[in-house]
Amino acid sequence: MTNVLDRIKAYKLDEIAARKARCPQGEIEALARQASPVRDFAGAIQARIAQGDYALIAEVKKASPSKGLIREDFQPAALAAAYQAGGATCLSVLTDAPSFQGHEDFLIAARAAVDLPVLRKDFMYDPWQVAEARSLGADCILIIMASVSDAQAEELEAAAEAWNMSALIEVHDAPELERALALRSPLMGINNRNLKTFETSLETTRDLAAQVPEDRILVSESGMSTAGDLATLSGYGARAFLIGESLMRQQDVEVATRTLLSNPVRMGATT
Ligand SMILES: O=C(O)c1ccccc1NCC(=O)[C@H](O)[C@H](O)COP(=O)(O)O
Repeated sequence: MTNVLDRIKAYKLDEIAARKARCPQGEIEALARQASPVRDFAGAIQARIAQGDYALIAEVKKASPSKGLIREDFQPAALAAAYQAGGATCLSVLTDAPSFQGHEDFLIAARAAVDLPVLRKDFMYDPWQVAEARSLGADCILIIMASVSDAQAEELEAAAEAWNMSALIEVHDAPELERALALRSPLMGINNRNLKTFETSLETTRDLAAQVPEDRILVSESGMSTAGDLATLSGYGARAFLIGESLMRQQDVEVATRTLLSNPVRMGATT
């Protein structure tokens, strides 16, 4: 029986083939070379954590397969600016249209409104997509271990490195984490949501955190809504957080972002 991730992969592979036919590798690389300079995504997260603060990757997310439409009044540039003003370290922008009502233009508009590094949140299978992401201005790509082979993951990571981009490696269980640790990226995302069933539990981060080596940055993803959630996850070792829906549902996104980040558990703090 197919699951959501399989269905997304099937249409994404068709989408990639159609896009490559319209714009072959050489052309997309030429466009990527003309893009605005890369902003250091992993470096921004490392710097924020080094200050003793939480690093928030704030997601610009209109809709999702699990929740349908999340935000009706959806203006990517204004949302990006609100996230930056509220203290986000980086942005994540969904560009997948069929399942998330996303669009490449949302990434372009959001990135132009801020000076934060931006993750292209999409389903990646082909190095062509990495060049495409860079041509849009993206600074980071996502590699979902549940949806790619080891060889594909290595190829995507190498493509990101070749464009000086960061790669967020995403896992949901111990076997995926073990495979992910063969990659070089410092950004290790633990998705609290099972993308095949939508079941979401912060205990996923708790259960896997001990297996993430000290030299990787543990990014907890999905299902968080309060400063208490961040404190709990921080207790498990997470210092970076990828959050979309709960912030997208707030009327004042800037205030909600600031409130969420208001009580970091400061590493090394004595009081
Ligand atoms: O969000 C979904 O329903 C979803 C379904 C299938 C594949 C991916 C999906 N989401 C991608 C994400 O990982 C989240 O957008 C991201 O971690 C933020 O999660 P949240 O804060 O719960 O919106």
